[in-house]
Amino acid sequence: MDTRTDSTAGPAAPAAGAAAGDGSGSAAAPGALAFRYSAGFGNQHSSEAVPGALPVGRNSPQRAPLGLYAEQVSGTGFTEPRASNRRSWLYRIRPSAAHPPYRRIGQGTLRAAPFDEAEPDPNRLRWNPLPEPPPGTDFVAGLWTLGGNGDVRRREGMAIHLYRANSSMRDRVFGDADGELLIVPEHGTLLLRTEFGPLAAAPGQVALIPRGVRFLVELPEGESGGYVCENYGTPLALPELGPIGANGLANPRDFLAPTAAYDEAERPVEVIAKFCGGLWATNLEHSPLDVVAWHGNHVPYLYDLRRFNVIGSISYDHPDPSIFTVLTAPGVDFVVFAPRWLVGEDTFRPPYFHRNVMTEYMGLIEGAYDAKAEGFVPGGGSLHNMFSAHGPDRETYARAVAAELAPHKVDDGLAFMFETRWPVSLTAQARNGSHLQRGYDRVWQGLERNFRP
Ligand SMILES: O=C(O)Cc1cc(O)ccc1O
Ligand SMILES: [Fe+2]
Repeated sequence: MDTRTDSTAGPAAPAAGAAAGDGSGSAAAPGALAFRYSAGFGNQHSSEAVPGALPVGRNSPQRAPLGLYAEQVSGTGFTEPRASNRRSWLYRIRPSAAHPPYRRIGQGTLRAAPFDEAEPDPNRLRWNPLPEPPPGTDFVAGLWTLGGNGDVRRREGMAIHLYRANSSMRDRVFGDADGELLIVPEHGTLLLRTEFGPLAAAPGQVALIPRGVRFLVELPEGESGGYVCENYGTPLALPELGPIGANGLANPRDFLAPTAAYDEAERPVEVIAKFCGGLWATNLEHSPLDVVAWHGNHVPYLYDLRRFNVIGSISYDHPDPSIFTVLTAPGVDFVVFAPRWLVGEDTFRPPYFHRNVMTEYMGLIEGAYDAKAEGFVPGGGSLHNMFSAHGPDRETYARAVAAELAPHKVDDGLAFMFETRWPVSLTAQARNGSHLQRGYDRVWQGLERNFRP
């Protein structure tokens, strides 16, 4: 496993009083707003913000170093096989157990599975971007659920959320017991301050917060929006590579975990827990982001989609989109349509017409998507449910069958797909929202009979 550290420029400096870095690897450029990261997907990372804070040779010494409390966070069952077992040990100023009771709070536009507000619908659907939220909306308040499948209580299935937010979380910290959160920014960089340290996720990058890990979201660039896949089941992992070989697609070394940084300020902080679909809150007189050192593999991470090694056909035909899988879990795949060359001979090069057992939610981070000439816009999304017939729109079809098949680079956009094994049911707000495009079916009208026997 790769244990190097890596750093990339971020938009904002670490908070005052927070120490960053574990003393190894490359440092942030002076003046640049950067964080130090620890590279490698699934690694047993370790990090200490204060030298000596991480115990050596045991997880739970009689007295943890520097007067810290040792606490394990398990993301999988204790006896899960080694290859898929996820847990981390945290060395913190106060144990998480020291908190008053949680009380139920409102959850705005956030919903959870089972989704039964609207009858499952076989129609192809497409949405414009979410409208701007009222001033003072933070990331948690700005989560808006489109739909999903499965059941949070069985840790099965997934939810598709969008978010729009215009206010940083300062004294509110969030943790999701129901699943991991794959966050896909579309506009505005998110500064995620997690129990494991800070991550800066800009559009074009994705961030993953593991189940149960606490974090807050600052918006250094102001109003921000994007997409979230909440995976209720087995955590996302890198796909097997089979005949591709030992390298390719998303490379493990490009996944960056944070390094320890702690907030020791004493002030009132609201801790919000998402538990079996509901939001609950408790109040502390300090921040729960008080972890001084940690080690383990149940960690947040960042990945730059532009580092995806796109593999495709160099002879003929359009491969299935599974070739673009970044991360996969039983029932949920995350797929990116990154810039790539199309060189297929005697090939209809855009995505083909198709009907799948899988359900596809697609979003656009920037630019355009090669199967749709118009109407599929950044911040918007489309849902092609189980066996709904879809593919290139009329205009894309007409262009593709007439195109001269010279090598062509598709590099005018960055789209992604949350693909799921189970049909997606919508929330009422998604089914009835004013940003639902009426008449999406029309993009396939005018695909006339050309049959000339
Ligand atoms: O645009 C889509 O519908 C996604 C998609 C892309 C592709 O290249 C092949 C199949 C597919 O479902
Ligand atoms: Fe599709």
